[in-house]
Amino acid sequence: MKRDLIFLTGFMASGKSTIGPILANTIGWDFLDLDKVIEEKTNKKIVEIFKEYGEEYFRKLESETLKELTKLSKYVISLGGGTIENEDNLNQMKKSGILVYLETSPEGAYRRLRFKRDRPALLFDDNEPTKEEFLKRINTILNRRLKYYNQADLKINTDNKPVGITVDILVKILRKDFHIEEN
Ligand SMILES: Nc1ncnc2c1ncn2[C@@H]1O[C@H](COP(=O)(O)OP(=O)(O)O)[C@@H](O)[C@H]1O
Ligand SMILES: O=C(O)C1=C[C@@H](OP(=O)(O)O)[C@@H](O)[C@H](O)C1
Ligand SMILES: [Mg+2]
Repeated sequence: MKRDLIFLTGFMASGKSTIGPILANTIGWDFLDLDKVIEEKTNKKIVEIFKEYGEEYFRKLESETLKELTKLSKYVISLGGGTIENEDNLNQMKKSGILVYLETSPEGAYRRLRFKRDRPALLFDDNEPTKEEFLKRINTILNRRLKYYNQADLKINTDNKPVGITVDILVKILRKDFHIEEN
């Protein structure tokens, strides 16, 4: 079974878009960020797509784009936090690559997201949510998605780990257990 793609999944701000390019560079593979590919394709920011066309349209675009990317070889692909919450996407990725779950706690995600306003799923009407409101939203979405994230081939917690350490640990596991060769 073709497994020469590595997909990074995990909640918003788990570090997929940050770690992805560094991991790719370390193993000598190429890198793509699914959100960035969608933004380039539409010439719109994710937030604009949600606002102008709605989440259903975004999810359809996300699945179509993912399907195109699964034809590639020797790429690290950073997903969006919700990509895996679609059975077709999940099955497509299981067939074509290795799924890596970057795990974060709700508190860890909150610390990285509290000042960000670029994720539609975490926008609030009054734009100034309390920590409790923010954490409640994070927990609701995260708890719904755990059954998908936990189907990944491997999991690493990124809460209190510098990016470089996470990459080192990932490379060791990918080489030893998944026989990923340096390109
Ligand atoms: N290991 C880490 N430690 C501290 N901050 C991190 C770590 N990984 C990512 N971040 C920060 O968290 C934010 C979200 O990271 P990002 O890579 O965009 O996450 P994702 O793509 O999973 O949503 C960014 O500001 C990034 O600098
Ligand atoms: O979790 C989600 O539903 C989403 C996560 C985002 O990606 P990041 O996880 O890289 O922020 C982006 O795909 C969109 O805002 C939807
Ligand atoms: Mg990202």
